[in-house]
Amino acid sequence: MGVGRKLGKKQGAPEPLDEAHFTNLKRKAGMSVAESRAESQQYLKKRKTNGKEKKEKPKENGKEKKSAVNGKEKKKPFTNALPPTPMKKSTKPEKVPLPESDEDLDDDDELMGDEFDDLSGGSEIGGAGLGDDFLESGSEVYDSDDDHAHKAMFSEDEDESDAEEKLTAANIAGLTRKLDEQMAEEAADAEAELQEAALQTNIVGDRPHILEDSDEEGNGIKSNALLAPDLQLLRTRINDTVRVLDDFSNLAEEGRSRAEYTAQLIKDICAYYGYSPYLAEKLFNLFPPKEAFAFFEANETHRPVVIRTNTLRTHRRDLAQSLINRGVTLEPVGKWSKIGLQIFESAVPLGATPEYLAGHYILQAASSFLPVMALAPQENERVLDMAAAPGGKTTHIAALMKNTGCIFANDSNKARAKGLIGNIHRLGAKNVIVCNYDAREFPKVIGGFDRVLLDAPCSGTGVIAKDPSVKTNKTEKDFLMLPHLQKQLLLSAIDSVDHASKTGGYIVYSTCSVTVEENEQVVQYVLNKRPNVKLVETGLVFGKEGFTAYMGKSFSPSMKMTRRYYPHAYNVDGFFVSKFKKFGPSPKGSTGGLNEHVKKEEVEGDLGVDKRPVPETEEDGEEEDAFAAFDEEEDKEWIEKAKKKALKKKGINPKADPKVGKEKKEKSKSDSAKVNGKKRKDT
Ligand SMILES: C[S@@+](CC[C@H](N)C(=O)[O-])C[C@H]1O[C@@H](n2cnc3c(N)ncnc32)[C@H](O)[C@@H]1O
Repeated sequence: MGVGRKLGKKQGAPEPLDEAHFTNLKRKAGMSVAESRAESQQYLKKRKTNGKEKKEKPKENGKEKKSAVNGKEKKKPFTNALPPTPMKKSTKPEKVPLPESDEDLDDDDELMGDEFDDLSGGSEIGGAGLGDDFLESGSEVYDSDDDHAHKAMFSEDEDESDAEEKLTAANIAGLTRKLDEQMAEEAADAEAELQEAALQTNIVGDRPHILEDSDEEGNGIKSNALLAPDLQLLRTRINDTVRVLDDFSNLAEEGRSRAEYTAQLIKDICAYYGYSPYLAEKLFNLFPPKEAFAFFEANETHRPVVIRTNTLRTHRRDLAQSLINRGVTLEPVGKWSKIGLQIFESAVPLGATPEYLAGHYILQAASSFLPVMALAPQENERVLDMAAAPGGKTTHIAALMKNTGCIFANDSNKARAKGLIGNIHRLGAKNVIVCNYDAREFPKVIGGFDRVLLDAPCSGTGVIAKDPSVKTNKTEKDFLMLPHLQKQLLLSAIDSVDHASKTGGYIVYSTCSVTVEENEQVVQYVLNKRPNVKLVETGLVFGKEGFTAYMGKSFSPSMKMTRRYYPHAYNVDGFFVSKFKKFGPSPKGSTGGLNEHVKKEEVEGDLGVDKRPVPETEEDGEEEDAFAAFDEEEDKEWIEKAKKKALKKKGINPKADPKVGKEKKEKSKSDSAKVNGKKRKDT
């Protein structure tokens, strides 16, 4: 079974990756050992300042020795956000290999999702290490020294004074004590590493020399090789650069710009972690440098293994007890969920226990609970799960609805839809109709739903730990095509909801991606296109606010109500969750997003904020003018593009085609007339 992942460290000073990772990088780059050495020496030489060489920490058994600052070992209590760690083996039962996940189907669909919600090694979620904004009520970590904590363990779903509960608590007492000790030790290590790095800089009284010098002709800075030769060296340079960017005025070398350091840092990140430059930059830009480092680092380790109790069949406490009896070490996932259990160790394969086969639980990543919690389906409602396979969220919805009402679980991929049916049967969901449409066809297929969940196909940048191929196989094209599809799907989701629903009228849009293109930009797009919806609070107790501004773009202030989840901040998969309330009907004759062609600039995100007033009342919402009508011009543009593509395919330069050129000119004329007209209207 997966054992704990290491996230219980401070940001900015994570431990090095193991040497095998770097050996692979070197092999890929065809670099010889001698070359590696030479470059290593070169950088370390440069790190000498004022003739003094900075001392690297001595190593003990391959692990860095706890560093001493001023001769004293510096211990600092576990502090910021990053959760503690890992479970190392004690006298617990032997590990078994990770089973296949319920949500992990064989998939040739390149559109990722949390179909990757499977298993991984893990440490706790929702524990003391969670961010400050996690829970007001403080730490979730079960403290084995605290009797009260024992009692509280399963208190939310069951009554407390139960002998079984004590048993359960006792089961994990030893384990959690070890966790606490380990957390403290690692926090001290991380702090010491930071202190030492800072100390080195201070001792030498100089700025780290990171960037290459200009050549003799003054041709500017030669870039450092994409692959540095030595893992430790590369990491040291990343650390140094992050520190410089963090305290630029004091630590940057004279005449060097932030852009130069940033470019070097991104190169080093590509070499160290194996990202394409395109994706590394995109992800780097989401965070301040130090946090970006923590994000990349978190993607190198798996998230915890979590199971969701199927409350249609059992209670969490009973399930926990049964699994404990089978040699599973577990604890509740956190106060925010009454049904999640985090697995630390298991003597049995979790995908083959009698409880599993009887549908008492499903293996599901913790962040996958969140969209369904935000959807908050009610008993007897009609709910549409637009992209449902393999059914982790559908079956969760069924459980919350206590098998009442009706769920339409749709997926466009037939093979995956079969897996969905399997999970629905195993978990005993009886209120589900499975269908197999391109969800952009809704609401033509059927509409009038009380709630719709769109857990959209996405690039999977939130689940890189599960699928490292994302690091290199997502290209610019993906970040144009996916948002295009997501926008169409979300329009269909909105148009499929009954705004007059007595109990609902809600849409939840989620992805397991952290990019702005797939999240805020999609949300902003539909806010602009459908003024009959507005964002509302998700009701989730933790998560970072969505961006209201990003790289020169601004989004609606209400974007604050959307939620972002990051592996380094919460030890969960990267996720995005947003919730809309539909308060007016969709435009007459609207057919969802199928015919909605998204303009290039909208896909790329040159959106700005829609300044049009959002109608507050249903009557206002009925005004057809308020809606973006079908735009002939948009269509033209796409047709033009398709023509160009076809010409290119034939080996003809589209620019050489006079017809295309003429059309383009005419279009740009009409575009500028349109823009001028709009400007006049706006002012
Ligand atoms: C993120 S996964 C869904 C995971 C699922 N919600 C769960 O919790 O188990 C995205 C799904 O969207 C499906 N999909 C992709 N394009 C689609 C489309 N146009 N219409 C419907 N489903 C689509 C994929 O087959 C994939 O199963």
